[in-house]
Amino acid sequence: MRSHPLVPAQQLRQARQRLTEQGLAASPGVDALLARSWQRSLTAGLSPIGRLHCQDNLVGPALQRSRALSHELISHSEPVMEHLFEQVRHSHSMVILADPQGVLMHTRGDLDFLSKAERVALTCGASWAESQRGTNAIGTALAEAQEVEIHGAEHYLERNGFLTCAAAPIFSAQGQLAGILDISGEQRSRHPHTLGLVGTAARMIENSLVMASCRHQLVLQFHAKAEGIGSVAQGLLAFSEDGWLVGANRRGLALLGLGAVDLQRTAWAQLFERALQAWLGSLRQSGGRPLQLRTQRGEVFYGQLQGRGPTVVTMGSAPTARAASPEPVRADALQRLDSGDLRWRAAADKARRVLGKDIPLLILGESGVGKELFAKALHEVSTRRGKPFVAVNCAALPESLIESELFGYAPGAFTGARSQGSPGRLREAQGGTLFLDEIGDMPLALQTRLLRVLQEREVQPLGGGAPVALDVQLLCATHQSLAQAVSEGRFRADLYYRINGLALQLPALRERTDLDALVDRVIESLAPDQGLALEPDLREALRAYDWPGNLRQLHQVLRTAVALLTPQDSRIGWAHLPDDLVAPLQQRVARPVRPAQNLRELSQQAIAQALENTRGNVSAAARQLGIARQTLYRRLQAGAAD
Ligand SMILES: Nc1ncnc2c1ncn2[C@@H]1O[C@H](COP(=O)(O)OP(=O)(O)OP(=O)(O)O)[C@@H](O)[C@H]1O
Repeated sequence: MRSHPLVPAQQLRQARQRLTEQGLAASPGVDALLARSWQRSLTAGLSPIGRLHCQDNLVGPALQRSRALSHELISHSEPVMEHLFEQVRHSHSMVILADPQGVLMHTRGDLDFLSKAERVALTCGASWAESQRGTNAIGTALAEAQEVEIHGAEHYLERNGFLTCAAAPIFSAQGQLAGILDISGEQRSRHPHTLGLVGTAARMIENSLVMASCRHQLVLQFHAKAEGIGSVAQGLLAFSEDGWLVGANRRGLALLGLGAVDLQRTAWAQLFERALQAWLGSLRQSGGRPLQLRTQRGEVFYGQLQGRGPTVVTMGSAPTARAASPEPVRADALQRLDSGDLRWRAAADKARRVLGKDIPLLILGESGVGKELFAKALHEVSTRRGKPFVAVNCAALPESLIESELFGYAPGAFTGARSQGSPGRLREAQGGTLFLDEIGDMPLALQTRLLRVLQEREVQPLGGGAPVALDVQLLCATHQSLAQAVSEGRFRADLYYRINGLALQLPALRERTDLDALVDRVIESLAPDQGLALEPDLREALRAYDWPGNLRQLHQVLRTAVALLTPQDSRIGWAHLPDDLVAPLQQRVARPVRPAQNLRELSQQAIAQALENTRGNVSAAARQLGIARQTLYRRLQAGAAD
């Protein structure tokens, strides 16, 4: 920025003399920027004095064409210029917007000054490029791509010596010069703060342009203080769906030590410690509040997302929908659980499609994969939210009580019963959702009763009383193979088909591809806004581990780790783990793996890993590898023949 101490009048007079008489640009007291600009003006063949020979002003269709090309710039600038004009009104000044060629596109000024300005062609359609009018704030700011103030006789052309002008460049999201904002006035109206005012206004326009042009991208607004977000001093970075930096304002680049050359070639992961997915997940949970972001260089900022809602963005896969409004969209309960695993997401999508269609859902998965949380989320996104969600753990109830617990009983139905009777859990769920967890553990006799209730859609309380019509969404869950239980005679086949309107398999944690995001998300939920990170080798160990207890185990491990942190710790490391987990974790990481020598070996290694992860379950391994089961068999046979 050039807001220089003005060249003392006498030195300036002498310098101008050397300029006009000897054609010399450099003189004592003339700073480098001014000398460069005078030199460019000389080289353009302009004479500082006498008649001006420059191109005609653009008028009519030619001006309209130029204005159309700068339509975005003009429309985002007009409101800011209006505001700026209010600040300088009655100071013999005008506010000017020029396009990247230096042609004036829009002006707003005091009437008394406008007529003088007309005389020197400070009017729409005139070019104020240096090549046309020599040193002037607009042309010189364009040539130097920085804020510039040109006062009085510093103007190259003598005829412009009555002016004082301050100009600032406006850059596009791609780092190109999009235009110049300028305040010009009579020399006597100079104010030392004018350049600062113009610079700030130019950045406001720039931010507005970046936001508009990147509206289909993820736009990160960030600042060292949460309160700085939304201010003119905020950094803006736009990322593509797959995490590449595709646009920015100058402030955003400067805060991260980047330049425009880094656009299109810098990934989120090179800039920030936490993975984009994980950070988006935390943001979703924060309800749009700014969250901490630690850069790879160790600085801490606060960030918030603008543009396409964080709920609909997924790394590496197409967005499921585009938000119609630029405001962040609040995630629903199911989206809040989604941390990027495609199998989990497929189950959630299927469930969403059948909700409200009176189809019972059977949620399958190992213990601790989050079946109950999934069921609760389904209830929350269904039209039955607001009505009861009643969960019954069929394995935890004493067999003698399941019946009364589920179906209720009439007053005095049995010894020890409450005198007023009980409606039973089924009826408590009336209008809402009934979640029967561990349904595979239900005794056979009760299965028969439950089947009757489901078929007849009414409950008959124990000990008599009128049957009551039942209106519930039925969700059942089990970690067992019900098909096997049926074949072994432990589970009624007819009940199995009745509760299995749609089976949804939730993946085990070791099969999930979003462990990093899950870990970050759990940490964020346990210690909100603390920006806690994980030691990289520990993260790797968590990835390699089997997690027999699934999400329940992971959650507990991280909960303990967070509790063990001292106030000085900002990273979770090995020291924060329970002792009995350290050995198995280290064992998994230490296992030597010889790097694959070629594609065939690489593929065999991936297959072996998938089979190990799934404990030899070929169907699950094929799913994990993203290939058909038959293909996996073929590869295994080919591998055996090698
Ligand atoms: N998406 C998740 N994010 C973080 N923690 C989770 C998530 N899902 C589950 N958990 C953790 O795992 C625990 C077990 O979840 P949940 O009870 O839903 O699993 P489940 O599959 O129903 O287990 P079980 O079969 O043993 O009943 C939760 O209490 C929570 O601590």
